[in-house]
Amino acid sequence: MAMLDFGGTEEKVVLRKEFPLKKALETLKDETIAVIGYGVQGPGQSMNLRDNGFNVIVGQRKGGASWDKAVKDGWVPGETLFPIEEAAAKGTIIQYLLSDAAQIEVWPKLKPHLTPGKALYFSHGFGITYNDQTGIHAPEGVDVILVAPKGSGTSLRRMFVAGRGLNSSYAIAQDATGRAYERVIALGIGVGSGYLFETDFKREVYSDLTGERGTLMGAIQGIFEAQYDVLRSHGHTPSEAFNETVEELTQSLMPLVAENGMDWMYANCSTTAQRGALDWKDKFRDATKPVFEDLYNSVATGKEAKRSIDSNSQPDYRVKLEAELKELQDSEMWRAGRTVRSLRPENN
Ligand SMILES: NC(=O)c1ccc[n+]([C@@H]2O[C@H](COP(=O)([O-])OP(=O)(O)OC[C@H]3O[C@@H](n4cnc5c(N)ncnc54)[C@H](O)[C@@H]3O)[C@@H](O)[C@H]2O)c1
Ligand SMILES: CC(C)(O)[C@@H](O)C(=O)O
Ligand SMILES: [Mg+2]
Ligand SMILES: [Mg+2]
Repeated sequence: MAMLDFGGTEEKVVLRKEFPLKKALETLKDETIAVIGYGVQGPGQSMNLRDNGFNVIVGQRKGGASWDKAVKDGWVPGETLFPIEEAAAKGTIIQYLLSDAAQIEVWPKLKPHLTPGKALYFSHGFGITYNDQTGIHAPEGVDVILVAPKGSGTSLRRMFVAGRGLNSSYAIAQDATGRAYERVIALGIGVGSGYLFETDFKREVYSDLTGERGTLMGAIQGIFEAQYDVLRSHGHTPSEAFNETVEELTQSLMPLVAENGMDWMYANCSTTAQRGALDWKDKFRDATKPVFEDLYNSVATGKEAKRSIDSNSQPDYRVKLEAELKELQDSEMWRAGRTVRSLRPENN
């Protein structure tokens, strides 16, 4: 564990070189890791663990698209791929990677398999933090741990394959065996994390729900829409509006931010752009900060959790979700985006 300076605040983090893969493998050599759920995180985490040499099995509802995907990814029915309860019975570490709503539904069937000495692992603080709504109360004899990759399971896998790593947070809610720390860090390394930073279940879910509703997904689409619509309403073409709103950001400027920070990206733009961006950033901050405060409050009071649980438990949830996503897909901005992407030289 290292204490590092993050912009003036000292934080406890775990680096790969402090807890190398060899140590992680040694720590978990007698464990069977049962990854329950093969949606987005399930494939990323289970395949990274498998490729890293851990003893992994997958538990997934039989007969659906996710089961078929698992078979395609090399999991063998009856050997390394089982129905959920069978995998949970075999696992000494149970990685609960069903969707947050499905975790509630399946919990009564999973709980009997959480016998003393096992570990219950989450990638989200949701189920435990909002247990007044989820009903997820872990039995006393099990470790309750969390590794939350800070990104999509798709990126977790892609970055692992490319020899990179996605940063993750880790937390321990219950240390029944005295081994919770070594177990959680070994798993964090095993799933392909970059560095690991400490959190607790509540802070993880509050920050995660805020981030995805905010700058990572919700706010970014909202700002894209606002700027695109203003440009279009003033007579700019879709090509111009899309390039000036999205394409330039993802293809030119964000890679510079990723590489060396916002200051460096600013330094590589014109003095005209620098002046304008420095003048306008405070206006955008002040306009959006009350919205972020509202959002955080909605997360902290459990309103967002309730909305997510309620909407996910509607029988027509999938149909409605697909209709909303289709609306996004069919919007002029993202239709224009498809044409723009097809014109990238590497796609020709
Ligand atoms: N999606 C991500 O990349 C991501 C990133 C970080 C953390 N997380 C967290 O990881 C966990 C898993 O999320 P996900 O996005 O991979 O889940 P998901 O929505 O992709 O679903 C995972 C699995 O749940 C199964 N499932 C759904 N309803 C079910 C039911 N009623 N009974 C049995 N199985 C059912 C599906 O078949 C699927 O295989 C969640 O806690 C989530 O918050 C996800
Ligand atoms: C990938 C995200 C947005 O970070 C994750 O939190 C999720 O819920 O899918
Ligand atoms: Mg999330
Ligand atoms: Mg997240």
